[in-house]
Amino acid sequence: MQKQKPRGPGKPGSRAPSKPGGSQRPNNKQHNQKRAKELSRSKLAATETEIQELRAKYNEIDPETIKTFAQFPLSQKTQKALSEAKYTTPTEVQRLSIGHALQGKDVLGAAITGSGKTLAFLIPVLEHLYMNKWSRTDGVGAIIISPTRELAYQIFETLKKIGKYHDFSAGLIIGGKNLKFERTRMDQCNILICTPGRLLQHMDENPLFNATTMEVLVLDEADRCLDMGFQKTLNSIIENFPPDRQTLLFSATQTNTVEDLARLNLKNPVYVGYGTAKSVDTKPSGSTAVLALPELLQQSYVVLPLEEKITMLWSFIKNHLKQKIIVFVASCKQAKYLYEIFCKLRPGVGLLALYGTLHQDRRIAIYEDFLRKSHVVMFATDVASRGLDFPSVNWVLQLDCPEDVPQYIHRAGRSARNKSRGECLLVLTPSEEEYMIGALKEQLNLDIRAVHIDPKKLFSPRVKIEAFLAQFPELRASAQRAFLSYLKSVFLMRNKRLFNVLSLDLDAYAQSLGLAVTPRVPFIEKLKWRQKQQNQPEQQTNKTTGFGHDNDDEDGSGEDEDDFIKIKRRDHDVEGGATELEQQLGEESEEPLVVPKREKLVTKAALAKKAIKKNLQINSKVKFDEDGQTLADERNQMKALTARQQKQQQQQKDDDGGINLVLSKALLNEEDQYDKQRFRELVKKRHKLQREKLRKKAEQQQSDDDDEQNEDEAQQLDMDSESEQSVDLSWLPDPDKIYKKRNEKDEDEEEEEEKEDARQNDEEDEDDDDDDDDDDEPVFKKSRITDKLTLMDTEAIAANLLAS
Ligand SMILES: Nc1ncnc2c1ncn2[C@@H]1O[C@H](COP(=O)(O)OP(=O)(O)OP(=O)(O)O)[C@@H](O)[C@H]1O
Repeated sequence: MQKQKPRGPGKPGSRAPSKPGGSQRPNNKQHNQKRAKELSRSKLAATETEIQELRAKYNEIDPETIKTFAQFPLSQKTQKALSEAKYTTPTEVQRLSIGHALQGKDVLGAAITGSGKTLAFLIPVLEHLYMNKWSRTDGVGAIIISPTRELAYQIFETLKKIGKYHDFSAGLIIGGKNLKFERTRMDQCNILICTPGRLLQHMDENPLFNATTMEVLVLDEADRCLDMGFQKTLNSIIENFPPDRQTLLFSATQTNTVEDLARLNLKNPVYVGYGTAKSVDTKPSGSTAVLALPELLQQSYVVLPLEEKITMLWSFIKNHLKQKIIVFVASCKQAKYLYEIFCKLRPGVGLLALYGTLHQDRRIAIYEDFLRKSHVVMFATDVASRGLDFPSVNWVLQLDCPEDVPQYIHRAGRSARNKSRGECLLVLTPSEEEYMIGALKEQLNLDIRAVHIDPKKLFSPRVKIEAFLAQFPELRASAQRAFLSYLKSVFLMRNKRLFNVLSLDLDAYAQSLGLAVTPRVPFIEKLKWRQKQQNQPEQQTNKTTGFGHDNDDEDGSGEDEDDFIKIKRRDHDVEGGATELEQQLGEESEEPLVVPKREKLVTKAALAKKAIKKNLQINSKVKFDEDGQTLADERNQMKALTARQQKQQQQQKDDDGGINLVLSKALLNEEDQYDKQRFRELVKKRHKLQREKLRKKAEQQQSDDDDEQNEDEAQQLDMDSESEQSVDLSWLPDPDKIYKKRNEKDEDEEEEEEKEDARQNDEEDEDDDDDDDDDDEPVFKKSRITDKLTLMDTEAIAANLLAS
């Protein structure tokens, strides 16, 4: 940075003396603002000149002479991003279409899968907004519609890459995301990439969303967006768009039927990919684009009975462990089950599953996982069949037959993209072979190679699968769902010449999935019954179900096996269109489908329930006495009594509306009384215990004191004469007192006697305390007599007494 020279005060442009945190800031700010204004003015001027120059070149664009993107009159921002992303040479579809699109024409682009159609519409979108000086505040300028969420996400990622130097804001509006968040941001977006259902939801519910500013509309996979599944939704969306707009339609299997073009209000569209670019005047409406597949894609097919499919798939995966494979199946539940069971079987390669009923975040995570990995097998439904650009997919295995040739093309096109090599194997059942191979040969002019599998090279995982199913009930349930879901998908196929549900061996198919018992398939039972009733040749083409395939609607609505007749892609018809359509077609159908009443099975349990309901006495036993008189059965009587009581109680309850308040109150009172009484007793008991403790403590103290005293006495007693120790005469009455002849005794002796008396009295008192009911004569005394007096002593005493 350069240092500035100090200038004198007062001079224009002079600065105030530099004070830390002083008045320098406002001047700086003003200066910066001024600079920014100048810059933006000069930028605008440059942009303006660039725009003028570019616009002038638009009419000179000649697709035949263009070899690089740099030769296109594109803004510098776009050019820079393209070269950074290593896009230097345009592909054929880009070379042919970008010029027309830049000139503001409507374009119908058809080109083989993986030929770069995404850039063919994204570049014109960016350029249109740039040339019209679109800013953030101008609202939505372009809307790109994709039939699947993953494809919308992929387009968004590409847009981020090539539009990174532009100042436009872009939004990804797909189902399964936060609606509120989208709602608040949508009006600030200049480019919206969305799925039809979600876009219509915002149009209906979001007051902030305004599509009237929109100038460019793009339909990627246009034929899919315009087909029956999205018909109503798309019609409603188009109503909200301004009629004066540019429309770009791209697909590998393009539509250009008169109705579709009329619906979209196309003005002199340019056809790209139908040979040379032609205007609508030279291209008759109603014809279809040239259907083609990449040259580097090797295609083959194999014919197998339905029940052999899993064995074949297992063997195929085991033989291609170092490859990137997509396995297409007809329904979400099949994809789920295959993923679950193959995970258990552990083939030795990474496994993934992508289908519509998964949570959106999970779907995106799986999509990205598959993008990254080089050796992986992904089980997928047709959510992955259109537009997704997975690099270096070695194999596409179409395990279930596609609905038609366009679907075959889109599935196969996930491999051999952008001039890389790839292989596709189509698995057909014997009943599907003739029609499908015929259609492929006819429409694609394709000589598809038949492959014969050596049965010796097949490894059957059936025993293991059965073992897993026996061990894991949830896996068994998943297998059952997969079984029903496949049959339903076949049943709902529009092309009844290709798909015949009645020709399938259900038991064998169930066993191949590991199921020991074949699940019941109500709709096939009904179909068979109907056929039997009508006594007609096999006819399952009832018009109510003529909506074709796609068991796995793109936006992932679940399926219910018990639904007999259900319009697929119901979720695309936001305003209950499917139901209307259903009704309409229901009316058209020649004969309503009468469902037979099945004979109800009468089980023992049902009979018993019936008997109990009617209050019949079941299993009653009658006893007779010796005279033949009936005896009352006590057990039954007891039962009857209890039942009566219960009934009465129930009745009483019912009368009171479930609760007898008076009875409940009385019961509660009683409970309360009991609780109180119990509490009082507990308190008393505690007090008594406390008293006892105190008393014992006091006694203990007392006895300790007594012991001490006794010890003293004992010591004194030890000093007494031997005669006194041998015979204790203390119990005898004092002779002096009795005979009033008190002999002179030693003072020591008297004292001793007195002490002894006192001690004995104490002991008597103590004993009295212990047991009030004792005799007057203390027990202690008695024992002492018996212990210490011999027979001789007693005799002597008696003699003395008598003598006295
Ligand atoms: N000009 C280009 N130069 C190099 N690579 C390109 C060019 N244009 C596109 N690609 C690459 O080719 C691949 C396929 O492109 P894209 O997905 O747009 O094909 P697509 O025609 O839309 O396929 P699909 O029909 O399956 O939708 C992408 O990986 C893309 O990056």
